[in-house]
Amino acid sequence: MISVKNIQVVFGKGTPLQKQALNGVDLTIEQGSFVTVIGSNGAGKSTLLGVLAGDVLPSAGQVTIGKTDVTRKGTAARAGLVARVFQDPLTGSCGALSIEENLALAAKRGEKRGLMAALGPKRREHFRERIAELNLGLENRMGDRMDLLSGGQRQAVSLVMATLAGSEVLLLDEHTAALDPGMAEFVMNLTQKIVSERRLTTMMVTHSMRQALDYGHRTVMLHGGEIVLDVAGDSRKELQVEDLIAMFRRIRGQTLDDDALLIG
Ligand SMILES: Nc1ncnc2c1ncn2[C@@H]1O[C@H](COP(=O)(O)OP(=O)(O)OP(=O)(O)O)[C@@H](O)[C@H]1O
Repeated sequence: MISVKNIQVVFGKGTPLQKQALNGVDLTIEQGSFVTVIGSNGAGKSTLLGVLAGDVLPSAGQVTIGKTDVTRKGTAARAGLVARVFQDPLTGSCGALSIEENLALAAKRGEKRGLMAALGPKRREHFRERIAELNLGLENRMGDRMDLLSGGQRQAVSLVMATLAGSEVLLLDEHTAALDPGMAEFVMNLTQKIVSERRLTTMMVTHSMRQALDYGHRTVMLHGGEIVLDVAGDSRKELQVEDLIAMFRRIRGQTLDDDALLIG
């Protein structure tokens, strides 16, 4: 379970560039629920993920993960609770380390013990089996450096990494945005499978209205640091991409000049 209460985030306080990125955001996501987050540029989506991951500390409000109040805890202290996959396939894993070493590091997230303890023969076999489930043939390349993989392969391995330390919360920051359509679909189907099998409480930021409605249980729209739409259940099922685009238009008071991007 994730809960944020009355979150305020102000960047550059007291400077001419002061920016209220989040303004009183309240959101509770039940255990195992998958929420998609949309909103125009600068709406506060990444800031909200940052507040949950611990790299943005709010100036007011409360953040709870499971039963733990993590409001004042930084990223390191939350590492065992929260896993994150980023838009850039090069972020979140180490290119100079092998697939296997990256998996070993991910499995140790939130612990202080060394890497060697994570790479015994049993663990190696476990990692190989998990990677074989992807059906990408990467189980035969466990010693290859991560930076030799394609963006899509790397995102797929990053999703496996996200499950290894047993965190119950998964944060996805436009994790398919840099992939070609076929690979994006593959990674989204994998995401769906992992999230439902492991009952992960998931928040996915996306610029794709299609993805926002096709995946997960609930959709939230941010604008100007506030939640302006929160739909689930039957009212979400009835929503079409065109309805979301019309809402965007109304909220922004202007015509979107690139609807194709938002539909894709
Ligand atoms: N570290 C920072 N310092 C100053 N301002 C920031 C910082 N991070 C974000 N902002 C500002 O806060 C606002 C919200 O930014 P945020 O990145 O959360 O938006 P977003 O919805 O993720 O946008 P995008 O879709 O463009 O990624 C923006 O106006 C942004 O310029």
